[in-house]
Amino acid sequence: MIFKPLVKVPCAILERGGKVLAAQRSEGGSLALKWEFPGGKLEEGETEEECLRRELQEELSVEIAIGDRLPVTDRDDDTRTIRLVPFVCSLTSDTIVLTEHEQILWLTPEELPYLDWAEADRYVLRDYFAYKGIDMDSFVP
Ligand SMILES: Nc1nc2c([nH]c(=O)n2[C@H]2C[C@H](O)[C@@H](COP(=O)(O)OP(=O)(O)OP(=O)(O)O)O2)c(=O)[nH]1
Repeated sequence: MIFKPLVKVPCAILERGGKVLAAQRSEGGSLALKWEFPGGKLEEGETEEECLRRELQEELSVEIAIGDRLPVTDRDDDTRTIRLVPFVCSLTSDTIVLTEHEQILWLTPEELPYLDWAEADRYVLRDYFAYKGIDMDSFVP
């Protein structure tokens, strides 16, 4: 078996007024124009929560309250295993300023599956629906 480095990526499922924030990755980089939850790679010496606060400040210029940690999802590419670590979060600051993403949308849970998500996020969505007690199969075609 080939050993691949494990890269932890804390990400935020930001809730506000019954909606959830989805963010579209920019055109240039990896997973271009795919939708994701804001967050990013854990740096040396950081806790998952510290990483999440730093990334949300860098990417959206917001402060957050961090709630429940959902199950992790692993995705292998050629060189590494990406481990998504989702946290249910809320905003504690008002204004969002995008610095990296193409766009963001606030969507109801039912609308979320219709975006073109990064592959691993399909599993994150499923776990989030289970957490909310929403039956995904009742509305996803
Ligand atoms: N933040 C975030 N990253 C995700 C999600 N789903 C998913 O596959 N990823 C991947 C994309 C990136 O490869 C990695 C997060 O790294 P990053 O946010 O620092 O993005 P990046 O473009 O600098 O990363 P890279 O692929 O160029 O190394 O995890 C998600 O929902 N949120």
